[in-house]
This record gives sequence, structure tokens and C-alpha cells, in this order.
Amino acid sequence: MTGAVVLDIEGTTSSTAHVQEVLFPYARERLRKWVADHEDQARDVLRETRERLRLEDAPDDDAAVIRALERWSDEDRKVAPLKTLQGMIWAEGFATGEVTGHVYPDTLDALREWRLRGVPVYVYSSGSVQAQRLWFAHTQFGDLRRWLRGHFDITTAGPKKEANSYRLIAGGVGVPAEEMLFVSDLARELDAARRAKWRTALVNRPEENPGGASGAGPGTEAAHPVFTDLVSVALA
Ligand SMILES: CSCCC(=O)C(=O)COP(=O)(O)O
Ligand SMILES: [Mg+2]
Repeated sequence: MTGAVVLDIEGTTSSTAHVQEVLFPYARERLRKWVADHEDQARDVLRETRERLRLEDAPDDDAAVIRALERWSDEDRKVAPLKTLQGMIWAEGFATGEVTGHVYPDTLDALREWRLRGVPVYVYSSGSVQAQRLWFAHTQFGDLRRWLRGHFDITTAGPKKEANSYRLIAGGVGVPAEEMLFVSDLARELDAARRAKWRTALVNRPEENPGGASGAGPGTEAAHPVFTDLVSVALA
């Protein structure tokens, strides 16, 4: 029995290319100026970045902090201060219409199916909760937030490749681990959910991997049931 579903965004509900070619460059190009223009809003992000650099024994002066955020962005590092900062910068882009969200059409069908079955759907992404809400509020199908019961990110739940993050989420949702279903395109994330005793589904979309190869990355892919879209997961 499925008590709750938790969805990854990039590569699962939505296009990786849209995240990487629309969202990420928008924030990267504006990062330095945005931080300079938003001293109050950026304060916590800069402090967290500085603390992280100190732990790494790296220089932590003002210039080094900005350079680190830019480098993490270039490397697509899933670190909390960068993801928080990107979310704040994207908020302006969503407000002006310069950036939009995206979901694959079958995502909407799957959300309808889970609703019919009475299964609540949550999102767990490296993108901040603020960014996730904006993303689903501005899709090509309109505002989809009403289909989602709640959101988790790496600040609220922890890294996606650590089992403890899934234990925390199950506790927050209030459903036994064995009834939680995590759906992702990355085997390593699913491995972590499985270590927390969750059920798992690997989404390997042809749109994401046109050559037919799996984009699941390293991990124990064979251990997870594989689907080519989300509606097949919902109907399984
Ligand atoms: C709309 S949230 C932006 C997605 C994002 O920032 C990201 O890093 C993708 O992470 P995911 O965990 O969804 O693969
Ligand atoms: Mg993903």
C-alpha cells in the first residue's frame, strides 16, 4: 500500500534541460549583482557560505565567498546556501516571466491519478522550497500547487543521497517508511530512500535519454522498479 508519494523534480516531474538551460543560467548571470543589491536578504546565505569555507579551510573573505557561490553554481553543487540564493534570484525571474516552470504532461496525469486514489503527493528536491513552489506555480499547465501536499528541500530534510533525510521526511509526513514511495531519476537517491526502508521507483524517461541509455547514474539501479513516465508509476 502507498501511503504517500514523494517526487524528485529534475528529470522526474520535469525536464533537466529546462532546469539547467533556463533556471541555472538566469541565477548565475545575476548572482554577483543580486548579492550586492540585496544586502539584507543575502546576509544568511553569505554567513552560511563563509562557515562552509572555514570548515574546508578555504579563504573566507568577501570576494572568496562570492567566488565560491559562483563556482558551486558552475559545478551544479547541491549545497544549501547556493540553493537558497538561487531560489531568491529566480523569484524575480518568475515574477517578470523571464523564467517559467516545466512539467512533463504525464506528471499532471499522475497527480490526478494519485488524487483519485487518495494518495498525498509531496516534492523533495535540492531546489529550495521557495523555488519549488514557484516552479509548480508557473508551469505550462498553469498553477499546479493545489496538487501537492507539501515540499521538502536539502535545508529542511538534508541531502538527497543520505538515508536519514528520508527518515526525517517520513516522520514529517506521518506515514510508516514501508508505505512511502520515492520517485526519482537518480539511482543513488533511490538507494538512500531504500536504506530508510522506503519503496522506490526509478524514472528513466526517453525524453531525457534519447539514445535509450539510462541516465540513472551510479547506484544499484537494478534494485529499483523502472518506469518510463510518472503516470505508469501512479497506475502500478
Ligand atoms: C525548481 S527547483 C530547481 C531544481 C534545482 O535547483 C535542482 O538543483 C534540481 O534538483 P533535484 O533534486 O530536483 O534533482
Ligand atoms: Mg532528479
